[in-house]
Amino acid sequence: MNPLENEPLTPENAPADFRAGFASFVGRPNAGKSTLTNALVGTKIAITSSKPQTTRHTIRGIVHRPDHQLVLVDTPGLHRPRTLLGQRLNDLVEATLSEVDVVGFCTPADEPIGPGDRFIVQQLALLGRTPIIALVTKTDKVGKEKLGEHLLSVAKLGEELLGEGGFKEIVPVSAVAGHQVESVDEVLSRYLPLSPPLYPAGELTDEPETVLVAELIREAALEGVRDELPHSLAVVVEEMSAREDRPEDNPLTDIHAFLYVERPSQKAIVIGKGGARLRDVGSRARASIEKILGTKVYLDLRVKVAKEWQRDPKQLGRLGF
Ligand SMILES: Nc1nc2c(ncn2[C@@H]2O[C@H](COP(=O)(O)OP(=O)(O)OP(=O)(O)O)[C@@H](O)[C@H]2O)c(=O)[nH]1
Repeated sequence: MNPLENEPLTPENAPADFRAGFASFVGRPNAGKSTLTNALVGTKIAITSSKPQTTRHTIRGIVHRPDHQLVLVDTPGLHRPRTLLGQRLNDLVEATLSEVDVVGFCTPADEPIGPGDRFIVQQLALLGRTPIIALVTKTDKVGKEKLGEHLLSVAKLGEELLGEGGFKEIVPVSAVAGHQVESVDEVLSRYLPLSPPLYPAGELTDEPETVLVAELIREAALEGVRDELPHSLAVVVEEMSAREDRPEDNPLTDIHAFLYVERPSQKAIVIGKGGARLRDVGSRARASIEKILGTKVYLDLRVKVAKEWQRDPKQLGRLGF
């Protein structure tokens, strides 16, 4: 119990049995990692989309509880490296995973265990002592019987590939229906070390605001685009500043951002007929950015073609990968 019920927790007043540490969700694209992160954190921080592989940056959401603090590192989907970009994503995943206290392996209840899942669990087996919890996501999409079968095959997969009894625990959860979200938090927090809180109360993410803003623009730009744009679209916020001469109680943030695509044909898709689509992307992105920043926003979006940027190290560096 926190003796100072109404005071914010600090390293000084945190109870001696307080736990704090890092957890990471891995799983194939669309497994529901971002949605679960959002459900746990309670605010839209990680980026969700119905298209695979939208999570490019390592975005942390922080779950604050009276007896623990769970810092979530949202990694991009582990997958077989195909391009340089893929290799870099995997390096990023590995670097992230070696630093966390517990890993949540997400596998959706409505899809059979596939080669992608096996590949990921094989990689996780290399992590050594890091405890791995299986999270069976999207349970609202299946009936009891199918869920039972899925839980069994997940248990088998763990025993086969992880050894020593397999997954430490298996937790079914639906982030959308709000079932068992608290159990996920409770189970993960058991594996955190005794430690005072690592971040001040109320802090949700330590990503710079420009990264969050770029992710929100990227999410808006991908929405409803059917082809393979996810791998071909990068967003860079060139400038973000408070407009001068604004009344103190009504500030405005100016944001100038570039959307990079690989081909002129993709540029046309992003912009749309007569610029209609880009305007729509702009207004949706602006609405979500205003929510996060808490100010009015002027958003200027430009689309540029950066050929084959996925394979070019110089371009990748410039785009922040
Ligand atoms: N019905 C249902 N749908 C879900 C649930 N969780 C996620 N989804 C949906 O599944 C899709 C993928 O979810 P994300 O959270 O973006 O998946 P992700 O694993 O972060 O995906 P990547 O960023 O591509 O790795 C989205 O359309 C979500 O709305 C759930 O509990 N129930």
